[in-house]
Amino acid sequence: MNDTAQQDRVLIFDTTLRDGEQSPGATMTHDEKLEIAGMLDEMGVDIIEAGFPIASEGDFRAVSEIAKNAKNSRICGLARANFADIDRCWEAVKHAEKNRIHTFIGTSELHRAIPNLTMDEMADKIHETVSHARNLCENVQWSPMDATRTEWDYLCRVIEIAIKAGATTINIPDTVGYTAPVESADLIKRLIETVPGADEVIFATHCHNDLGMATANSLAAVEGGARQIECTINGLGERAGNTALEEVVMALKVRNDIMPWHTGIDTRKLMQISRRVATVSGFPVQFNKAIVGKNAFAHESGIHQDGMLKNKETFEIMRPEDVGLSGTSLPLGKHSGRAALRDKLEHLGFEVGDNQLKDVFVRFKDLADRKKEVLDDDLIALMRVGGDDENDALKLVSMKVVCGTGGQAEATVEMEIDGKDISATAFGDGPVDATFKAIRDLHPNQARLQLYQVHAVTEGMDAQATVSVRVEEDGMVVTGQSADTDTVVSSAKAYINALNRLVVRRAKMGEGVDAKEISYRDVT
Ligand SMILES: CC(=O)SCCNC(=O)CCNC(=O)[C@H](O)C(C)(C)COP(=O)(O)OP(=O)(O)OC[C@H]1O[C@@H](n2cnc3c(N)ncnc32)[C@H](O)[C@@H]1OP(=O)(O)O
Ligand SMILES: CC(C)C(=O)C(=O)O
Ligand SMILES: [Mg+2]
Repeated sequence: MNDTAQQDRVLIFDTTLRDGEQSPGATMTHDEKLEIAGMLDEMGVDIIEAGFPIASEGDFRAVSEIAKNAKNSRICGLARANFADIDRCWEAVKHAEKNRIHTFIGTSELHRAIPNLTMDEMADKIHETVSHARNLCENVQWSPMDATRTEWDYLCRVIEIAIKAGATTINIPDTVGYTAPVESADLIKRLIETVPGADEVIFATHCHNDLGMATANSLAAVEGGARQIECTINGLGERAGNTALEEVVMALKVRNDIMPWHTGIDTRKLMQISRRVATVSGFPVQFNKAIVGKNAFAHESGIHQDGMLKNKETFEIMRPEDVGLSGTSLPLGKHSGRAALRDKLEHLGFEVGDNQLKDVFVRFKDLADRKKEVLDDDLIALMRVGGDDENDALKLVSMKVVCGTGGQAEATVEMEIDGKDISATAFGDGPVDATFKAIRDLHPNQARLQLYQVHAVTEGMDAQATVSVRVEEDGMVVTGQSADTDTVVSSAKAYINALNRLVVRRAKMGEGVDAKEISYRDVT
């Protein structure tokens, strides 16, 4: 056997730069390929399929350069079953200390029809091309493309020819993602048992994900005796993609109890390379993608968050640190509960008692109903701004605003003032002006607006707006604040908040307290 004689070691053959790049639209630049190859090498990938050297001048240059830069990985190039492809491939990979020529031909009936070769003609071609490759390079991989749809007898025959011609790795591609786990394991097992010379080579598995079974099929192939998995970062590749490297590697690590094989991958580098490949290929990783998706280690629902805070193993089977994340994330949203809210507030530096938590939780749920995710800044705003006080003299009950390009804005505001519900409609230069006028109609006052400021707490269309309103009346200056996903509602609440503070100040002065001595705390 080449590369490794250890029966419990599975080689990782990464083809992100060849099969991965074949995804329509995933083309990477020369420098990006070099960078990804460097990361794969550093992560412990055993073999990097760096490209298809005859495909273009650019591919040839990239494979050659990657071969020159390689430190630990074996560098491989792809070649069709002809001398020109194989020669070109060798010219590129020969610079690497450890190199490989990977040559292939489609062996199923459907694929034999493409070059229009009979079974015998194809067998001869395989013999002469693998022999040619082996004369150039001591490490040769041969693939019967569409192996999983190739007639059993013919598959055994051509594999035997390739081994006799000098192939050191026999790769069994499930080119169109057709096989299923039981079949995948059985195919490799029977080939190893049947084909003469099979015990002298490494069998590899190369699965596509057309039916979403690539990872399962690859692991089953290992169960059957394969000792090389061909895969790509993020599962990039033709059509529905290839087997995802991060999935097979982590599956072997986490379930080593039932799959007793290991790889040489430093799993802590998985997240970093996944993000880089997503960026350079332009293929974003789906949020719920296993291992490297944004939500793979995130829990929003209250019951899960409570469980995670009590014991991480309740809802996580691997440590986020093992794939290169700093930790679990407990994003707050409409499904979250008090345990996670308290934990988050404590992390943000807010000590909250049970009563305060109860109050904040009500306002948090109200905000979460309107906002996809409640971010740290939203919570800070929620804590700083405070909620309605039961004792407030003025309360906003509801409001409706009509505004646009055709004339003045119209606001109808309903308020509870000293226990009574009253409403008023007013017009103004824009929705905020109309709203403030309606509030003034309901609660006549001489307060002069000194400052009106809007600040978006977070990014996005559903971001909260924090509004500050400073008013002055008879030398008393107070500031009201509010936060809401609706800027005009936030403005109304901030204005009413300021007016409530004035009411409190006036009342305190009536009790003989000097207005200047009333602290901020007294009026919140
Ligand atoms: C399952 C896989 O992933 S296979 C790899 C697929 N990857 C790629 O095709 C990407 C790189 N490919 C290319 O850049 C081009 O296809 C090239 C440069 C290789 C060839 O380009 P062209 O000469 O214009 O041929 P074209 O792509 O139109 O057709 C493919 C030719 O290769 C032949 N061919 C296909 N596979 C093989 C093979 N394994 N061995 C020998 N010949 C093959 C076809 O029969 C066809 O030959 P023909 O032109 O005599 O009919
Ligand atoms: C070239 C071969 C190995 C391939 O990518 C496939 O069959 O899917
Ligand atoms: Mg493929």
